[in-house]
Amino acid sequence: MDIVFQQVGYRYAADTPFETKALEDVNIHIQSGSFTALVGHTGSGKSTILLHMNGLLKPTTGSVLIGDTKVERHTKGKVLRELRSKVGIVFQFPEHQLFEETVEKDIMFGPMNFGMDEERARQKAHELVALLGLPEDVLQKSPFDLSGGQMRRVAIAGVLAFEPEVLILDEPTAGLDPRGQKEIMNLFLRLHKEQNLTTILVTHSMEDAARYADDIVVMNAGTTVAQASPEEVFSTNIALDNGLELPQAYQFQRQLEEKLGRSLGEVCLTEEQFVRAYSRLLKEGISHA
Ligand SMILES: Nc1ncnc2c1ncn2[C@@H]1O[C@H](COP(=O)(O)OP(=O)(O)OP(=O)(O)O)[C@@H](O)[C@H]1O
Repeated sequence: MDIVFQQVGYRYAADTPFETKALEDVNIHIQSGSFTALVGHTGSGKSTILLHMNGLLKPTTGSVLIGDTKVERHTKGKVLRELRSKVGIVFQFPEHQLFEETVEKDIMFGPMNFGMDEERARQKAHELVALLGLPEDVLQKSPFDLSGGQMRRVAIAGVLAFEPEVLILDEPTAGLDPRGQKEIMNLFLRLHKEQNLTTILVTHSMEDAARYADDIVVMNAGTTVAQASPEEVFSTNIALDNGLELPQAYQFQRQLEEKLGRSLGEVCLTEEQFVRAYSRLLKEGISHA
């Protein structure tokens, strides 16, 4: 599903003394099937944007188009509920939302709430624990008896269980160790491809934005300042002008190029890319010698 924000403005507690302007003139076009990272400083409006994507918030001005569904200030609740079954959000620390007696019941809760019959929901729970690399016997355990990493996988299974077309990830690796972070991100990339999802990742990690996204939306002070490929965001002034760090591999590339007085010929956003480009340069150097 394409997601299009057109001149979206949002004010929390609009028309009250506590009114806060969170978004202004936000324009985004997320292509169906893409993996998009949403980046920007704390308070730049990322969470507010994602809450508009599944109808938890409605724009104060402008409109949000999610597939065929248009959400505006006066859109009715029924339309928004339908949207929630198509757009799944994995919130930060999703394991805090586990509440059922068993993992199986927890995963089944969401899809049954959206009208899936019990048998199908049970089947989904079994399929998903396998897909997420959890042993089958977790299904009858209490979610609270699992490790932190396993709890997070169960919570993710609960979102995937209602078969959303769009998956929104709000800092999904927060609080995990580096190995757990990599495992979870690779899992999302696999799900994105295998399940043909449109994935939106809200992240403070420029490494993850560079490595996983096809497209990056940059927010600053409540507005969209750019939407471009990772190569463009990091190799032009977009990232630095908006106070975002460059991925380590690219920082290293720039220092090396300055020292050598020569270009590697491509923008290297990951270590693997850098190693490939540098090896090529070394070989060329040898053949020129
Ligand atoms: N519930 C709320 N009530 C009032 N103001 C809010 C509320 N939630 C967010 N804001 C304000 O809206 C603006 C945008 O906040 P938002 O949480 O969307 O930014 P963010 O980019 O997601 O930040 P972070 O990276 O810290 O999660 C900020 O000025 C914030 O203080």
